[in-house]
Amino acid sequence: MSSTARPTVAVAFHSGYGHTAVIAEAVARGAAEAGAEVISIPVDTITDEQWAQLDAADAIIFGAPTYMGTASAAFHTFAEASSKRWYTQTWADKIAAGFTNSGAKNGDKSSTLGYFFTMAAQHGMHWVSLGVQPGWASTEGSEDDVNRLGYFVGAGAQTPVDAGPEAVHKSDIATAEGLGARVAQQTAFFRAGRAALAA
Ligand SMILES: Cc1cc2nc3c(=O)[nH]c(=O)nc-3n(C[C@H](O)[C@H](O)[C@H](O)COP(=O)(O)O)c2cc1C
Repeated sequence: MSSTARPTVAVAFHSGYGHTAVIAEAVARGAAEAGAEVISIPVDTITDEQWAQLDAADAIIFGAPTYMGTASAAFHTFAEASSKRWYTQTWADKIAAGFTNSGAKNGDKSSTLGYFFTMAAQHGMHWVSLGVQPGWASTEGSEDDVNRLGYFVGAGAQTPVDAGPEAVHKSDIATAEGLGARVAQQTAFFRAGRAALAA
């Protein structure tokens, strides 16, 4: 694990057409503003140096678009390559979280978030939920609410399939920033707890 005073949060993501990259940037921004040292790694071009950065991170936040009801194939390639870390449980006891973006309002994003959770559990990681009550869920709610799509497991975003990355919804960006901040905060708690128990 990192020996720096600030927790190190890595955002390991794939984005085929740039939409999920906007969410990844928001997650990274939220974590950085909450005090973490942040590393963003596009997993389809991951290098040996970046694998080492993941190994050294305190937390890894997984992100990918939902393609055909699961994470994109490029993310799955990364996940399969991470089996070398699974074998040695290199990532055990790190913090984990996840986010996804899709074309449909629902689009089976829960499958993708559930897949991230399962992958994290196989690595022996500790999952951090979104921690925000569902927005847009009452007569007074609106699509501008944080967590407008009502996910608990992680951050879910939706962008129309015929729109560019500039159309990523501001609520989804705010939700993603919140996930990054929560992971940074929870990771700091873990680090402080470990330090206190070791003292
Ligand atoms: C191969 C493929 C499969 C897709 N499957 C789904 C899907 O299962 N559910 C959904 O809502 N959107 C689906 N979409 C739409 C994407 O999730 C959506 O366009 C998303 O914004 C793409 O993110 P990206 O630009 O980061 O790749 C699919 C798109 C592609 C290209």
